[in-house]
Amino acid sequence: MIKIQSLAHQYHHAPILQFPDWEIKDAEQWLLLGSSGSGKSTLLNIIAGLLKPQNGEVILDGTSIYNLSTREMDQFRGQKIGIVFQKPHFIKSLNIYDNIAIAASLAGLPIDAKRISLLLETLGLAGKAKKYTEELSQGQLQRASIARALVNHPSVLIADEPTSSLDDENAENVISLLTEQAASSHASLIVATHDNRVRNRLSKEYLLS
Ligand SMILES: Nc1ncnc2c1ncn2[C@@H]1O[C@H](COP(=O)(O)OP(=O)(O)OP(=O)(O)O)[C@@H](O)[C@H]1O
Repeated sequence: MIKIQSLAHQYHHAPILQFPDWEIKDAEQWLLLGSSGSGKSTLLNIIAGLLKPQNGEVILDGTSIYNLSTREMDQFRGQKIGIVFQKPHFIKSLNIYDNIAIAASLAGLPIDAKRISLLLETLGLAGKAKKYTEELSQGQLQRASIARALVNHPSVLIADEPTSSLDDENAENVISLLTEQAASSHASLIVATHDNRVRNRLSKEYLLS
């Protein structure tokens, strides 16, 4: 379960961004909506432990995450939070399997080769484990980034505009995989989007104005 309480953030000389309190129960699936500049990415970064807010708390599975030390936070994030960005970022010198495996190592977890193979298979990438990122299409890379986000069995899966650079078929595929995989891992899912193809696919909405 995630709770955000009294959250507010201000970038240098910019207006204060305030975020209504929000409680996300285990396995719930939420859309994060709001016009451009309303603070969606800022909020996702705060929930993901990547941006310390000036005010308020993020409580994930009972832990107030900004009370953790930097080292504790890095491990906590790696173990509890899976992140899918608009454009996937991978280490070019590693193949797809190793890019996913390193997410486990960085979180201080053992590498589970069976889990990685199963994820790649489920995400339609069974033959791509030994390929390098430049050998994959955008849709395949986005699916690989979902595998990486899920490898450590996170409690929450966060996706920031995951379909905006994809064509209809790949967008449909990626949103289905996100919702199915979150459900089968019993993870909470938060998807920030402008994409109308995604809007009718998740039942709950949190709106920033
Ligand atoms: N690093 C930064 N420094 C200063 N201002 C920033 C920074 N990042 C975001 N902002 C400002 O904070 C506000 C919220 O930005 P944010 O990217 O969170 O909005 P968003 O809802 O995700 O927008 P979009 O839908 O266009 O991606 C905007 O006014 C933006 O210009």
